[in-house]
Amino acid sequence: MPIDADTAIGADLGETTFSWTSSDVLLYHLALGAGADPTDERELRYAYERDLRVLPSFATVAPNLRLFEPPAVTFPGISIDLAKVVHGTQEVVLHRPIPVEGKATGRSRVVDVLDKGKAAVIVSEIAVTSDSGDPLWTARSSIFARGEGGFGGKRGTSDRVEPPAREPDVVLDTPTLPQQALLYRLCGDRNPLHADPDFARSAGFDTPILHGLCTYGVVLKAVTDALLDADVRPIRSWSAKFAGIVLPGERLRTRVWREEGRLLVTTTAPDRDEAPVLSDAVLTEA
Ligand SMILES: CCCCCCC[C@@H](O)CC(=O)SCCNC(=O)CCNC(=O)[C@H](O)C(C)(C)COP(=O)(O)OP(=O)(O)OC[C@H]1O[C@@H](n2cnc3c(N)ncnc32)[C@H](O)[C@@H]1OP(=O)(O)O
Repeated sequence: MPIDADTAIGADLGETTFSWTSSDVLLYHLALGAGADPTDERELRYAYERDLRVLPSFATVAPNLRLFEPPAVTFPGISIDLAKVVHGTQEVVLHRPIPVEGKATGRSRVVDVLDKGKAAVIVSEIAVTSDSGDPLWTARSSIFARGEGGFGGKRGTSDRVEPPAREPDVVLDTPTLPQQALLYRLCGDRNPLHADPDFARSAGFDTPILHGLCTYGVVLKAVTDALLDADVRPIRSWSAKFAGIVLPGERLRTRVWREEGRLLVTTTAPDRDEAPVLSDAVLTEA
């Protein structure tokens, strides 16, 4: 079905109410590789309930924790085969720190639908408030639907965040586990692209690839640990573009440039000729 952008853009996707416990937060952090050194007090802030702190990227899984089916790419005016879709970009803006347990309501809408010729980019947003009515976070995502462009929509602008020309202030190498995607899917993203070799091949990949949002969390944690002394509390927002795939088990190399009030970040796969993984990534502090 061709995309009907007039119907899709601005469509109200309704409200969902969801809740989470400290167990969900612990599982999420473990699925990002937290706790690899259980003797490190700083790791225990992610992996043990005493002094538990919630990584802001938990916002991306909290509404979906109890989903057990693959996601459907259907919005008003849009219906796309899941095998054609990859995650394009992600932004989370926190309005206050995420509590270790809670109940919240998210209201979602389609923000924009862009026609890139060879692909469509669908941008959606969820605004989340606590059950006492306080704004908790706003998360904006885009998905890149290969072969779905050409529907006559606008192309949109490309606002790039280029890192400075100087050498990065910090370079971080972070491992991922071969079973990382199999763990991460338990946080509510059961897309078979990340687990099923046949589905991955049908989507044009040699093997299952890692969830973009897993990389998003792994890199946020690595940057938080190295530059914010493993303290999530100052983080106000984290945004990134998924510039290339990650294979579960491969190393990630993250370069960080400090700027006033923000960190600029890029991530590559050093064992695949520094293939880009994340670009345009920015962490801002409150
Ligand atoms: C409702 C629920 C739905 C389910 C959601 C899915 C949930 C998850 O399970 C799915 C996943 O996690 S998939 C894994 C994570 N994502 C990825 O691995 C994608 C990695 N990126 C790529 O492969 C390429 O960059 C690629 C393929 C994205 C683009 O590469 P190219 O085709 O070479 O594109 P390029 O020629 O560079 O650019 C064309 C135009 O598109 C814009 N663009 C590029 N990358 C983008 C991206 N990542 N996000 C958004 N837009 C992007 C470019 O800016 C360009 O537009 P313009 O010419 O106007 O500047």
